[in-house]
Amino acid sequence: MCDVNESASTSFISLSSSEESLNDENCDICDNVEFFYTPHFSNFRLTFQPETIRVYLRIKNGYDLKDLYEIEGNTLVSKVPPGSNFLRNIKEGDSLKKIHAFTKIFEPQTTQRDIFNDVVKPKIFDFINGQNSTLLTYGASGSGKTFTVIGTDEEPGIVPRSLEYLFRTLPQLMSDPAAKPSPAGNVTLLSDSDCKKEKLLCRNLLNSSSAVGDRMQHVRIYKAMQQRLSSEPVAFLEDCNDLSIGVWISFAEIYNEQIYDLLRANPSKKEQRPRLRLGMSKGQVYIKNLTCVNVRSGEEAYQILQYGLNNLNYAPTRVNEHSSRSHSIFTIKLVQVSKSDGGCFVSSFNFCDLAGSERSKKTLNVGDRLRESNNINTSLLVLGRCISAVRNAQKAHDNKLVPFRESKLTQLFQKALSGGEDIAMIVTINPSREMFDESQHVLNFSAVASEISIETATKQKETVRDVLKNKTCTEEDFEYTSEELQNMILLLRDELEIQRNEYETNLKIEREYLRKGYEEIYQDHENYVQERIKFAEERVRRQYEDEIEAYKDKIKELENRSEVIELSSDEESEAKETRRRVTNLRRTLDEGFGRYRAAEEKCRQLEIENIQLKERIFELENELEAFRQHHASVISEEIEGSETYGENGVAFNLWDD
Ligand SMILES: Nc1ncnc2c1ncn2[C@@H]1O[C@H](COP(=O)(O)OP(=O)(O)OP(=O)(O)O)[C@@H](O)[C@H]1O
Repeated sequence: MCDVNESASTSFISLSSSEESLNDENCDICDNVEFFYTPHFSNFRLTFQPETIRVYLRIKNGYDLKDLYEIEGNTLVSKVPPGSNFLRNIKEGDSLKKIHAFTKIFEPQTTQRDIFNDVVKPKIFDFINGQNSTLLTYGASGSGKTFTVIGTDEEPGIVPRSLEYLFRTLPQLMSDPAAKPSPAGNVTLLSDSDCKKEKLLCRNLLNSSSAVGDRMQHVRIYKAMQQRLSSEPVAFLEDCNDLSIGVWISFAEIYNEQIYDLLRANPSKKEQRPRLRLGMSKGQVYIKNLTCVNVRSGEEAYQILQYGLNNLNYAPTRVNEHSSRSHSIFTIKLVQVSKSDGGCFVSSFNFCDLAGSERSKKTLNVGDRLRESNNINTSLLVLGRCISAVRNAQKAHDNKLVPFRESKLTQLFQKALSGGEDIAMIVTINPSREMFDESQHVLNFSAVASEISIETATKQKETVRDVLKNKTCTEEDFEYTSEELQNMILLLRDELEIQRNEYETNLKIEREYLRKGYEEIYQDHENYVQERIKFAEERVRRQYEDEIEAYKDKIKELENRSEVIELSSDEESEAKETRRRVTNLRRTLDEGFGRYRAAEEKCRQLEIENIQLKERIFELENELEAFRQHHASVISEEIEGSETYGENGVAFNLWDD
């Protein structure tokens, strides 16, 4: 059944005989020798393999597991610790253990090589056989998603390993590709001048990659990896002289719900990065106008990957100093054209490194980071809702609406997420106590995902003649069915709606940010003023403290002195006597003063009485005068009336003496 390449086998066996290197990850030699036979490309199968989404768990290295987790085969048992939010949902009598099953659990010590061999390698054969595959990494921020997908220089992740594996497996590639895949999933045959353009595009990117980083360093790193992987067994493809195979790569990111091309040079600071839109063709959603570069070696592909990574949005947060702020999608496309019968097909392999879910309380994000964080969490929430809706719909055998359109990510992977295409997930957790609650969310998500059934079918080949017919058509010129057009309208509407929502959300976030900013400024100012007051109080206090102290000393001194005085009895009796005399004098003075006051009062009263009496006298004098005058006039009238009023007849006056 197995057709084995003799020379490869010999060289491998001789290498694997080195005992020393058997357990050495750097040497990447396995004692379990496997050789794979890939069926001839022309024997395309059309088989349906119903199964559920494969969900792998990778536990981050460097933490002690045993207090919180136990691994029993492919099952993870989590022991809910005191203080966990999950305790709230656990009723009395319920177990404090949570159990999650996986396709496979990769323990902390698992190497990058193990992950690649177990998860990716089998998919690469299906990929070569024409199957589309998507691999998602899902987990909280800092749990090891990017480490798994990209890895480090010393420990390359699944993408660099896949590139190397693919180029080692594929036969000698033609220097000029025969056809180019379009983002919509079709192919366009390439003329000589088209080929030149494609080569130029690749060369430009390679040259630009030297401008943004040390190109030679990337080459060195890749060559070192190549060296380490050179003893790894690869599949042998038989009898493929008839085929023209081309490898194409693209790299996109979804940042703040906008799609960007990572293989396009970033514009100057003033200009905005062009945003890409989603399109739909034959029920498949794709990114319009996404750059697709033809690469002829793993080394070239790796340099272009690095170019894209350089354009990716990273930022430090409290939980990860190099945190991906976007979902990134690295795609390898394989275009196979049969020279004899014109048969051709395209298969694609998406490696999607999702941005990490994060709680702003933990990350302490503000401003841009908070906005990114909200967008990341929203799209992951939509992903979770879609997955759960698909699972429920599959269980109930109904066609309930799944909210794929609520985020770019779910729109793009709609087909795979609804079970129409091969998809697998690597969920990553950080097993520390601090991240327990986040890890439980991730594990619950993976439990739902693992229940989704997928039906994969390898494609039937198209014929080059069909392609040739469409040779002059551009992607935009396709004749769309009315259903496709309606879907496109829906997509555009959704995009508009999403943008509107995003705008409103951003506005809200900005407002909230500004409000918080002002509050902070106000609080800062308030604190500043309070501090100034305290400072001033302190200064005054200090200033008077000396004076107060001086007074205290004075008082003490006086007290001491009074004590001294008390000690002298003569002086004391003299003082007493003086005090007594003073008291008496004061009393006498007070009495005298009282008497003086009383006398003064009496005087004042007498003065008043005197004035009143004077007035009375004056009145009486007036009355007397009046009476006198009246009386005088009466007498004179009487004298005048009788000559003789006296006996002797002599007139007299009463008032005369
Ligand atoms: N299994 C592991 N072994 C050793 N180091 C690891 C492992 N997983 C992650 N790391 C290290 O932990 C740090 C954070 O990992 P990584 O950047 O992959 O997290 P992430 O999940 O992609 O986070 P984010 O969502 O914020 O981008 C990195 O320095 C990485 O090298």
